[in-house]
Amino acid sequence: MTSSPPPALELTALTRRFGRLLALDDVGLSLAAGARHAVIGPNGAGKSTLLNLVAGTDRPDHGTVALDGRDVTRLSPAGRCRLGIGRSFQQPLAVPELTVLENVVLAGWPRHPRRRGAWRSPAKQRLHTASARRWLETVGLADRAELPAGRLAHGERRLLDLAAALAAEPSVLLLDEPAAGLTDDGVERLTSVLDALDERTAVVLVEHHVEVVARFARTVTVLAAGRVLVTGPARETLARPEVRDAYRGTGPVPAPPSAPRG
Ligand SMILES: Nc1ncnc2c1ncn2[C@@H]1O[C@H](COP(=O)(O)OP(=O)(O)OP(=O)(O)O)[C@@H](O)[C@H]1O
Repeated sequence: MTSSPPPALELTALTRRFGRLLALDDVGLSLAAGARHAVIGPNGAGKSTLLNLVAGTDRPDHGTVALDGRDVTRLSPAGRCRLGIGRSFQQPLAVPELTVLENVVLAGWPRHPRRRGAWRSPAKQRLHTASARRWLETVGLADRAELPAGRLAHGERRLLDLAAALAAEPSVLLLDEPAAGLTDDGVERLTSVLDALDERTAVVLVEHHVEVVARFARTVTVLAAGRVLVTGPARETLARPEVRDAYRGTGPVPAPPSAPRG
């Protein structure tokens, strides 16, 4: 009898306090390989905190993070990155003095042990650089490759951040508001990139841009005041009135469900 594979990402009872503030309260989530999942909610709901706990840049007070069935709660961000967690940030992290291309080359390094000797091998360097150029083409920045990253406009830096996250070829990709600050063209470019992501990659998208969420996500978790209000299929969940109110921050924060989520 074949057993089903473990979830690509499984969060169990994640809880994070900042002093007296309960930023995340008993949050659970299970995503299979290839998931297209959005986490939405008003400002301060705990979305970035959740991504930080998954990426390992912050630690939970309680609860666990598992990647492909392996508990990674105590692993460093670099260790999780090597196991396949990749992310983009709300504030792009590119090194401004390096070129756009160099930033993507560097970002693609950690997950590829076979590339470790590449600095000493011109042939490997060429392959790795060609791969970085392809990621820049994917996000529409090929013509900026030789510019210092610090000279990019804000929206371009966000796309560079996305290319850098993709270059590591993650199995679980965390995207923190990738549409923020993008022009309409940038949003269009972003949605095409999201549509073309590797179908095996599980993606967690935190995003306020509701059209981007509606087009991309198959499932959605709504967070409100650190608690899961609902997790469900995207279309039905986004249409629920209490979700719309919580999302806009106009309605009362509803009580979390008492029954276990399906
Ligand atoms: N390092 C920290 N120290 C103290 N409080 C924090 C810290 N990080 C986050 N918080 C608080 O935790 C709560 C959740 O913050 P978080 O950034 O996760 O929300 P968010 O849903 O991502 O909001 P936004 O949509 O504005 O980015 C907020 O009240 C925030 O002020």
